[in-house]
Amino acid sequence: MSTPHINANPGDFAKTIIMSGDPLRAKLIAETYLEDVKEVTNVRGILGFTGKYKSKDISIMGHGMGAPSASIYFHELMTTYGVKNFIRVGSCGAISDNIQLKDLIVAMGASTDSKINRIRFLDHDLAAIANFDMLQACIEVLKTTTINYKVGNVFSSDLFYRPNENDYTLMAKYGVLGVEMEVNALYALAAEHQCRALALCTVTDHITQHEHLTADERRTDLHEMVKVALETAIKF
Ligand SMILES: O=P(O)(O)O[C@H]1O[C@H](CO)[C@@H](O)[C@H]1O
Ligand SMILES: O=c1cc[nH]c(=O)[nH]1
Repeated sequence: MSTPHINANPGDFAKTIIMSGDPLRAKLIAETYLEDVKEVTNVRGILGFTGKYKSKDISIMGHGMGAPSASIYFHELMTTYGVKNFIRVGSCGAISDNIQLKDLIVAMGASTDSKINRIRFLDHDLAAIANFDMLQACIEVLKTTTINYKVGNVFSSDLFYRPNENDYTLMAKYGVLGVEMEVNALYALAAEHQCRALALCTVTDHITQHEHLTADERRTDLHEMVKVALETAIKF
């Protein structure tokens, strides 16, 4: 059994998965932190791995950029492979002055300019929210670290390059902490399929202060977030 986008065998995935847009970030995480690691899928270069972290089975996989791509992987993992617990480790852009490059944002909920959750939810506005138990477990982990983190709303955008920069002023006024592209989809699919989901995002761009990490740093400078995700993951 495989799906159009995942060529893993039944049982290849753990119940708990850590995912990022970049499949090479997934590979780096798997090779750095997992023992007995095995590549379980590679369709279209979207790599997935399963191994052990502190004796617990954990999978790591890419999901591509944007909600349409990511939704394909979330859906197939939830419906065909029985994955139940999802933690996204992403990058994001900050839009307010009290958040700095490399800070960590824990996405309690996701606002969006995307219509995908309205397609899913009778054209109504779904409150796309994190699983409370996972959020709470993650905060307990974070309290044992020195990481600068903030918990709140992210904005999942269909556009990486937004034509009107004034939009960010309004988002900041409403308390949006960071802008990324997939959490709205992850939280809605988790609700639909009775899964747990949580997203962490490291600030790789300060959009309004015009500061950016390089492409390489977006893969290699996210270890603090990854360690928090792994320590949270093994509690489920
Ligand atoms: O770093 P990842 O996980 O890919 O997440 C963010 O980075 C990508 C854009 O550069 C989008 O996928 C966005 O959500
Ligand atoms: O979606 C994203 C991801 C990283 N940085 C951004 O500015 N936007």
